[in-house]
Amino acid sequence: MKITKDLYQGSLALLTDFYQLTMAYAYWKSGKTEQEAVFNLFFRKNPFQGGFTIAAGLDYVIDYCRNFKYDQNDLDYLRNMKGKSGEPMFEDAFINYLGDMKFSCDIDAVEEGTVVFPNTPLIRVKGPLVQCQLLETPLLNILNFQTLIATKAARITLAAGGEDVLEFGLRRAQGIDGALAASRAAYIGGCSSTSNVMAGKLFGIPVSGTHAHSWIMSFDTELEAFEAYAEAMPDNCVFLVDTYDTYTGLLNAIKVGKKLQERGKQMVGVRIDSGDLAYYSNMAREMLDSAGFHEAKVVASNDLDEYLVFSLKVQEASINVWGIGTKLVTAYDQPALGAVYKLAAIKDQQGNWEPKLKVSQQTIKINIPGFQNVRRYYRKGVASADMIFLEDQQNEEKGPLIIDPIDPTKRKKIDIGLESELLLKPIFRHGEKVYARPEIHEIKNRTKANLERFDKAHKRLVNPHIYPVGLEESLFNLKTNLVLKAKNQ
Ligand SMILES: Nc1ncnc2c1ncn2[C@@H]1O[C@H](COP(=O)(O)OP(=O)(O)OP(=O)(O)O)[C@@H](O)[C@H]1O
Ligand SMILES: O=P(O)(O)OC[C@H]1O[C@H](OP(=O)(O)OP(=O)(O)O)[C@H](O)[C@@H]1O
Ligand SMILES: O=C(O)c1cccnc1
Repeated sequence: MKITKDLYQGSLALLTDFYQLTMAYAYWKSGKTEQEAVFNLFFRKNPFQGGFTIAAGLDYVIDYCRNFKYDQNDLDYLRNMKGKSGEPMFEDAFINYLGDMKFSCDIDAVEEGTVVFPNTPLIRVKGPLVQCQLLETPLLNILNFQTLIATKAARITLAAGGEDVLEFGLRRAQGIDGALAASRAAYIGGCSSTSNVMAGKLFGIPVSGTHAHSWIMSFDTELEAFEAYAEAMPDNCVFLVDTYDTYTGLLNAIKVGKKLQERGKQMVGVRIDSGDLAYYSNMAREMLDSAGFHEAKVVASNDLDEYLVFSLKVQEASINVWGIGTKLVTAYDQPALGAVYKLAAIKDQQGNWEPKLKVSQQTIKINIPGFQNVRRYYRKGVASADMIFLEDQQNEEKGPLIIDPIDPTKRKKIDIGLESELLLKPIFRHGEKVYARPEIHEIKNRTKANLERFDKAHKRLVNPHIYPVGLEESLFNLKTNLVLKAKNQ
């Protein structure tokens, strides 16, 4: 098996659930492929029982859509698929139709690094029904994971209070692509660097690292190991001090640090990877300070997550840099975001948009119909509410009322004249990219700047205050009427 040499340069058109193709075929047989439709991608609950989510993955989606083309191999594979009767699954004319298909959708999306909330569209896809449908699985695959990891990274970096968080997850990540996507999303969410060198190369993320216990163990003594490392890497000395005994390790690090100073070099710091991280980091700080190494950092690692970082802060641990792997890149306590992609409207024969609704026994699962956008309102620079509205019914002047999509008794009147912005930005028009893809550093800065515009009550780790998101009144009425109509059918 070959691994795609350059990410997304080969065709990934078949990276989809088979049912998308069976539906595509049936749409084609029913003459519905070109009927215009709108789908929204959204999630229903912030991950990690948190109060916010960080959107990530759009850049992959852009790549995916630009390369959305069935190549000859894909078509041959589909041509050879057989049904139960042994007959070809798909008619040749349909395979040719797929071969000729050219991506032509309009896509609007929330930019990466934006703080987002349940029920608001992260991506809106408008175009021929068949294309919108075929994009469902890859879009969910990409956005669910990267959004989840960016959110986890944001929670961890918030807990770290602006101190550096190094992402160390490659060895524990969900395979090769999972690791790469996780490193990218972790950087967007707030990590300062990755240990994953390939992610560094592919995405332009800073790469950093210390050394492992094996390095120390390969020498007769720890001191020799530190000395040899300092010889080889005089500008990158973070000594791992806990291989045998952390106190002795610190004494050895200080000895070698002094030798480095004699050569005009500075020891960057020490890393502690076991034991009581509060106790040993405080011991390290005291010893380093007494020896005059006030600038030396104390790096901690070992199964950390946002809750342990928070706890270590409360314990007044002297940790300045956090190395975090497994629990970050696997989103350990919630392994999937659960975003969905739903048909919101379809154009009828007369060219009128018909809003679409999926009724469910569970109110939370009823989608929001119609051609929507989202407006975020700010009061004195602080985000105060998001309004989901029908794009052709902008209700600015009146000072709209927003109504909670799940509990209609929760309502909020938006004051006239508040600062606001539209969250869905144009990405593709008629299949052509109209969006300038930002650099990854710009995206990371957006996350930070966005988070700063939210009250800290929404950002706390446990039982956060719920940020208000609601339907503009006419959208609420549309939804309610459609639900009532569907229930009477
Ligand atoms: N002061 C502390 N408060 C809360 N949790 C801590 C503190 N110090 C360490 N921890 C966490 O407790 C767990 C300790 O795990 P464990 O007992 O397996 O570590 P151990 O001492 O590391 O050694 P090893 O990794 O070598 O097995 C880790 O998740 C670590 O991050
Ligand atoms: O704990 P994580 O958040 O995943 O961070 C990465 C871990 O990976 C390395 O050790 P590894 O786990 O390979 O071995 P060790 O725990 O036995 O040192 C490193 O020393 C960290 O402990
Ligand atoms: O550079 C490090 O210290 C590192 C890298 C990966 C995993 N654990 C530690």
